[in-house]
Amino acid sequence: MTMRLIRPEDWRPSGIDDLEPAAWNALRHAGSACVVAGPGAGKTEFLAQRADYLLETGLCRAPHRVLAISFKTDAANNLASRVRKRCPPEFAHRFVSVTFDAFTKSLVDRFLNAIPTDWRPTRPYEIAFPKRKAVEGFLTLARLSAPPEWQAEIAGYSAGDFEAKIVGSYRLPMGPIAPQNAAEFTIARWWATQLQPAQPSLLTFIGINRLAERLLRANPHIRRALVATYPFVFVDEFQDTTYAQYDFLHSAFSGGQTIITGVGDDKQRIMVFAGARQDAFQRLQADFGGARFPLLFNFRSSPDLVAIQHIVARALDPNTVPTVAQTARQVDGDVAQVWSSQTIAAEAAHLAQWIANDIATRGRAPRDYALLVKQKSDDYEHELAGAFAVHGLRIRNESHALGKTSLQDLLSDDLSRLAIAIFRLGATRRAPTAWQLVSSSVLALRATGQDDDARAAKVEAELSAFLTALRTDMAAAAPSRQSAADFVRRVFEYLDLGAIARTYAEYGVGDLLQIILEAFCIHFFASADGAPNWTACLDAFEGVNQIPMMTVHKSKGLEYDTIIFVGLDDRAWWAHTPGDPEGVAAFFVALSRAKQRAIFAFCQQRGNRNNVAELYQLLTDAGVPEIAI
Ligand SMILES: Nc1ncnc2c1ncn2[C@@H]1O[C@H](COP(=O)(O)OP(=O)(O)OP(=O)(O)O)[C@@H](O)[C@H]1O
Repeated sequence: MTMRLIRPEDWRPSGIDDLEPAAWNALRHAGSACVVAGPGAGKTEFLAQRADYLLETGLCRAPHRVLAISFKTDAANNLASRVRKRCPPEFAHRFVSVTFDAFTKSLVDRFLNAIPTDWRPTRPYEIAFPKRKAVEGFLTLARLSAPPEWQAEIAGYSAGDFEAKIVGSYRLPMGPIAPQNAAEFTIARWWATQLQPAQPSLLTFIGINRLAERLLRANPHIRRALVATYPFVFVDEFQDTTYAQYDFLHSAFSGGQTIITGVGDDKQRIMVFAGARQDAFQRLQADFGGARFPLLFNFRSSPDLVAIQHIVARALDPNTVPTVAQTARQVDGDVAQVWSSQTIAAEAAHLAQWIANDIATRGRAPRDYALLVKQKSDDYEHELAGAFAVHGLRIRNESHALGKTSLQDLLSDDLSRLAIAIFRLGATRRAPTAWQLVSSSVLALRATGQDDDARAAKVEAELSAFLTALRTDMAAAAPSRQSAADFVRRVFEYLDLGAIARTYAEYGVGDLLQIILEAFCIHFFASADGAPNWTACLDAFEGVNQIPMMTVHKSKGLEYDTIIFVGLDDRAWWAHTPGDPEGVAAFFVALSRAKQRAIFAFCQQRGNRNNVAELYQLLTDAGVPEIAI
């Protein structure tokens, strides 16, 4: 089908009134760009509009595509769905939104045989998530078996970022590594643990990234095809780009043909501990000629909160330019407060009472609030859940671990969403959005071509029959662990795990499918346990009407009417040393999730506030009052 193209000068944004002037300049810029913008500047919206602009004007003409790379699955999904809302389907299908890991993995999986033999993993391979202790053990053994002159250097490696920094920045040679120094010696041993002879390879995502990079260097024709397919590449949260990821981008897309748009905010750089580069934007400027476009609007937070954010922003970067709030204030009184309490019980009771009251008086939903913590969300959940239950409030702990993944990742996983949509259709007759998702997914799983109407009709008839039977049986069986297990088996058998692995690249190889299935079962069985009916079980699974709780790291990119940060004390911030920019950045990320109100809870029973005194000082400087509760 040929669609009419719009002349670039006639193009207008869709779904929003306008863009700020700097965003217009960045959107129209013909070369690579660094779009640096503070919280709430609409970076995701900007990328969606730029995709729409490139596709609808024909600047990115069929069969060329726009590739958007994000770090997290939910960010990739959000961007994809925003483009689908903004852009006609004829164009939107040439917008490819993936995570870094899914993208490099799909290259490795597709072209595994083109990886040089010394580095070629087995098919299938497994995915490893080494724990810190395991890395410590590895480093100790590596040091002991290293030549004496390299041992001191190896002793200096940190288990926290050894792989991200040292393995991640190392380019694999064509053949085996012949170690010339301590780093190469340790890297060679690390790879030996991933690619062991005569057993399935056990790869980390950093390892997969390195193999993808090696693959492209070894096979210029694959690289050429990639570059020809994607003349435009977007990278979200560019400030968090790791050594490996940057090196991959460089190998894949440098050379002048690809236009890269990196968006992000240096003040929200909180992944350095995990191996993010500190100079990602500078590299983009130097290696890709990226022009810098600072954005100045804040569409999220009220003017009073933006003023407080600016005080913290200045602590991170004295040259920060004030941003201009675009959203009006909706609450009376203070927009930010510090609440101090003596006991955890008193704090929990006050928080619960206050939220319940605020929901009632302002007519808000539990999802408008978020409980943010630095780490160990499970501990806080246990401490608060009882007091919240007294007011009929439930907490959805998104950072809660489910097997090898987290609740947040499970809830944003495509397969999990598909299975839940099927259960929704089993629990109620009317669920139009669920039906849409399920029917389109099942058609894809059964490999039904767009023009094959007869086959599509047959697949839909089978689906209807399956759902009718499921509905009858779910109506006859109350939710319990046992009945949930039976239905889960039935739904996944119907979906067909083999077809899932064939259809969706991310589940094709390795154990992601296993990880999601395990997490799904744990969470689904727990949600069924004691639920009065299946709708209640599904609501519990999805956390409908629950108050989200998560770590600051999981809150990146999200926004809530009111955020309550619990545990602003030395114990929770044990790794923070005064002056450490990463701690201040985490504080900034938390504060800037709030649209209308930010509350910081300090409880004496939890810890002191010496190391974090500077964070309180920033709040004091911003005029935030402290109130005893
Ligand atoms: N041009 C615009 N006009 C109106 N609203 C907008 C515009 N751009 C973004 N928004 C809205 O502003 C809010 C913040 O946008 P978004 O989440 O994309 O910000 P961000 O730059 O990614 O922020 P952060 O870095 O804090 O995650 C969203 O609710 C979004 O819908």
